[in-house]
Amino acid sequence: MDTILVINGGSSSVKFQVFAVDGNGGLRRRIKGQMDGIGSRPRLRATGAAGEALADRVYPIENVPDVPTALMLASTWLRDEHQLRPLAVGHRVVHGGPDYDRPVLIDHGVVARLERLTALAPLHQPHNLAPIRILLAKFPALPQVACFDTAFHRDHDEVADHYAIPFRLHEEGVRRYGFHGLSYEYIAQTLPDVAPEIARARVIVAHLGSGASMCAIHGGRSVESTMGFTALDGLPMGTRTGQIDPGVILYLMTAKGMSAAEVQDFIYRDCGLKGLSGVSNDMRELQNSCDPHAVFAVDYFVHRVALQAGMLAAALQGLDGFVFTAGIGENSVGIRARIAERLEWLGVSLDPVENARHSSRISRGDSKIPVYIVPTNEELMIAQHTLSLLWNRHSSSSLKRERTS
Ligand SMILES: Nc1ncnc2c1ncn2[C@@H]1O[C@H](COP(=O)(O)OP(=O)(O)O)[C@@H](O)[C@H]1O
Ligand SMILES: CC(=O)OP(=O)(O)O
Ligand SMILES: [Mg+2]
Repeated sequence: MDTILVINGGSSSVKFQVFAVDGNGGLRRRIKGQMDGIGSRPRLRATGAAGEALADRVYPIENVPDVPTALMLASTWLRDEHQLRPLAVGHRVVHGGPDYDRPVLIDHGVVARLERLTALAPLHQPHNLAPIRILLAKFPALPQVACFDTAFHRDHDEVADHYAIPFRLHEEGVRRYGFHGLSYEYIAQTLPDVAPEIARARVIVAHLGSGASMCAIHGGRSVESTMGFTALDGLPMGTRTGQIDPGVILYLMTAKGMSAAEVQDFIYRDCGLKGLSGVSNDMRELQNSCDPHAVFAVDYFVHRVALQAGMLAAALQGLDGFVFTAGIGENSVGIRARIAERLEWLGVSLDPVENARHSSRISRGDSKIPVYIVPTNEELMIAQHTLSLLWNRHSSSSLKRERTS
């Protein structure tokens, strides 16, 4: 059986899926797993095609200190217990920079170019590239495909991609890229089935996970994103600031004497929900806490989502639908309800019963703006891209063979 392995290294988890490729090029999921709680309560969980449990193991915190270790444990499990020998491996790579506006077959040159972007995605790029490098060294003939979080946003209007800095800096790559593009692309592709009345219209998708952003989508294409040059901008996240006046960064360096490396660490790892609450980066813990700072962190998150939704509605010149996705968006009844309440002025009216049931459509029948929950599937998107790249490579090499014979 031909399979494709997909690896998605997030900031607090490593997700993986194994897809079987059928004779018609269809993809069927065989294994879905993740190692989450890295740095807090590491746990490997995996299920099979019918949702049956294949693994559920908790590890001591010191045995899984970081994402690369989590990845190594997961791949050993796949190889030893499931004899996995994939046809190709598809990877989520968070930053594609100015060069990559579509998935690419990986070679050493690609890895070198992507490594140069590490400073622009320090929480992700190293974890995305580590497994690529290991596999490239161990299995040089194994096709590997990099799929980028930035690619879906690459046909924004120019005005959406600029900062108010001289053009020469834009030319060298200092521009707004936007992230979570694989998630948004999957949702845009899924909307015609789950929400056909809004699929071609103006939709805000809120990807609220450990990393959080929102995207304005019109007719299936991204027109604006809350994230920019890096995945720091926009909404507050588990440990990242979200939008912040650059003057604060200058203050930290000049008045507090922090080095660039210290500031980087601080704004990526010690701020956001974690920094505000002093309790946790995990929304579940904050919602269960009575600590006033935890309560404030949740209020702040909701406030910023509502503000940025207003900005995206302006970018779209109106709104026809709103979609929640990712860890918080798919699972938190309370956060969805609070955000929806803040969007009532736009015409959102949530149905509390459907929201509590996590239904697909959670707005009232008479809501001017339909609201949906669409579980994201970045891994399926990556598997589709990986397969079509393999397929194109195969057909162009058979074409070449035909031409030369
Ligand atoms: N039931 C829930 N209520 C609130 N937050 C939740 C719930 N389930 C998961 N989350 C949150 O989702 C976040 C992780 O989302 P996810 O999309 O998996 O992140 P990532 O891919 O960036 O690691 C965590 O902050 C977690 O607290
Ligand atoms: C881009 C980004 O923030 O990714 P994640 O949500 O996986 O942290
Ligand atoms: Mg994620």
